[in-house]
Amino acid sequence: METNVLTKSELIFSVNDLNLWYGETYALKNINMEIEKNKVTAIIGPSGCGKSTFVKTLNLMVNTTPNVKISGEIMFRGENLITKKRDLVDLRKNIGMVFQKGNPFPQSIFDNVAFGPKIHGLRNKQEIEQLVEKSLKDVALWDEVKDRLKDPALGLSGGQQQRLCIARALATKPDVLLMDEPTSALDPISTAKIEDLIIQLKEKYTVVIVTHNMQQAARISDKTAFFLNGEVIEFDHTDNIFSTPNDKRTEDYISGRFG
Ligand SMILES: Nc1ncnc2c1ncn2[C@@H]1O[C@H](COP(=O)(O)OP(=O)(O)OP(=O)(O)O)[C@@H](O)[C@H]1O
Repeated sequence: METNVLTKSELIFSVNDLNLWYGETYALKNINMEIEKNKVTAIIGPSGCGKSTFVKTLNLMVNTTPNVKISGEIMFRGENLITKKRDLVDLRKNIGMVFQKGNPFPQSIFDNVAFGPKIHGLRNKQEIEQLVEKSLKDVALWDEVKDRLKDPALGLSGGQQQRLCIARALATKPDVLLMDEPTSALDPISTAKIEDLIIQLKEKYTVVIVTHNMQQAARISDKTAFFLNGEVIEFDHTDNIFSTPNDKRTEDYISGRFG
């Protein structure tokens, strides 16, 4: 278990007694987790255990689902996201999200990345161009697309589309990037590129990633949370989870005995 006591400045989220119900379905049960800044936190666990629900709760995306009830605390920048009425557009600027399948808008490569900054009021053409270039460089896509920025984003390969979506999320300069199985639809080479990228991104951002791929969690994350039936069974340094898990259920899962 965690031996160092973390100071508040090293935490980006402090999740306390978080519960979530979809109607009668009790999907998140008394979750307590402290998510550190500039680290990669992996969420693992079998299908239906609440991984996606958890990350979608961190940016309140889950609130759009009918009949959702949430209790507890998600402390972010000194406020409880659950009770504090916040502008959701502004919240999503700080907490970006990338999904399983890259979902670019049916617009040009340039316009996909420029979309967020424009929504948030950036008007200066030169600044927008610089931000688009920087975001595409951050995801190592610039060299591949710099001569065809006006081409449709949907003409890119799956791996390129996923990196474009990450660039789109980064263009609003978020603190946190939530990723829900970002490589599960990609080939091994594109997956390796995204994994390298995630490791680099943590210099500037905090990453929370849901993955079914345990080798991926082991390769790229600093901390890993094992979810089962809506509960966090174990949350620890990734090395400990994969070498000396405390709980038999974690051990069974990582050794492929279920899930
Ligand atoms: N919109 C919804 N309405 C009702 N129940 C839901 C909804 N979304 C998820 N659930 C239920 O909540 C539980 C957790 O689902 P969730 O999608 O978070 O799991 P998961 O671990 O991400 O699964 P997977 O690995 O298959 O994506 C499941 O029992 C699921 O059926």
